[in-house]
Amino acid sequence: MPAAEKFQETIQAVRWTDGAVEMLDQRLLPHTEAYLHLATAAEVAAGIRDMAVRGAPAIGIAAAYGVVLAARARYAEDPAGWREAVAADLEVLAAARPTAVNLFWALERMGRCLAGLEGDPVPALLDEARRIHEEDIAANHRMGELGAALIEGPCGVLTHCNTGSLATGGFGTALGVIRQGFAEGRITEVFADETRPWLQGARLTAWELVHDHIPATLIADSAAALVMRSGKVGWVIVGSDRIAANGDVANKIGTYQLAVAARYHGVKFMVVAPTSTVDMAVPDGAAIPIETRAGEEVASLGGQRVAAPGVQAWNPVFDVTPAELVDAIVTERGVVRSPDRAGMAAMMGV
Ligand SMILES: CSC[C@H]1O[C@H](OP(=O)(O)O)[C@H](O)[C@@H]1O
Repeated sequence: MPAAEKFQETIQAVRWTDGAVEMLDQRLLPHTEAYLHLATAAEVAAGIRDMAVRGAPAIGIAAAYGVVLAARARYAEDPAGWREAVAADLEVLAAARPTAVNLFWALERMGRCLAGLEGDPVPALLDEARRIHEEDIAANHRMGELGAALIEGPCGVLTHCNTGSLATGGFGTALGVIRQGFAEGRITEVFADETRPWLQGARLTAWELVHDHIPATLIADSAAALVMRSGKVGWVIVGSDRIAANGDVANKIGTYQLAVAARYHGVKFMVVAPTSTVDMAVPDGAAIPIETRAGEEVASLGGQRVAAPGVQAWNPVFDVTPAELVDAIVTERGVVRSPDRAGMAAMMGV
């Protein structure tokens, strides 16, 4: 397929355009492609909170551009005292969502950049935000190579949620491995979980796979174990929002049960995430903050309430998969097989 037709060459989750942040509103996909044009850090924070943009690396990249917007506004207001005001804007961005550590990683990196700046901070901060964006894309291609090499294949794979260009700077983490594995003939077909309640799989992953002409079958989340039992998949390949120091993995709700079923059925389990998703300050998965969103997201479908009136709904949107159920963690720095604390520390160089 000519490069220009590839998904990541035509669609970006978030980008800096003409002095503003353009954020593809993923709540409307795949049937409507509309970009939000955001001029303030508060608007970027709202876009993250309300999941116009989602996906751990994409959230971090959006926040980085949000810091540029904040610094530009605050420096214009007060060229002498802008730093204090920007610190408050960074707090607003940090409060947008709690689980994806990429958000906090990006804010800390942008904070280190602005600390040493004199005069107008915007050019240097914009360069740093663009580096974060470009480094993420490069990391995804490297992880694609490393992860695909683990798949002897040819085989089918199963994936959960969306980990493609829409969740990152471009190409994707787990979906990047799938793109690379398909290109190398190691992967023959993809089973994509719909990923209730927000339907990242049905709406976003399916859209990316169909666009790139990768054979994809959409399944209900509850059909995943049956697919594994059928022998049609050799690997489950997922992303992550935060990986603890011992290799425990926080990811979209439903990932944990996929790992249990995979182990039971002898299907290998791969987690693909850049090192900006690894949080060595968190000792294990129990310490990872898990976001719980409004129960109405579970009780509704397509914006219409389908659940019985009066019933309560519980909506944790992430869960933690213990490291012992993970066969490999793939980052841009390398692969940790059967991850544990020692393996994670060695890969992270700490
Ligand atoms: C490439 S990380 C994508 C990661 O983010 C998703 O969560 P959400 O859509 O709520 O931001 C999911 O956990 C994916 O694995």
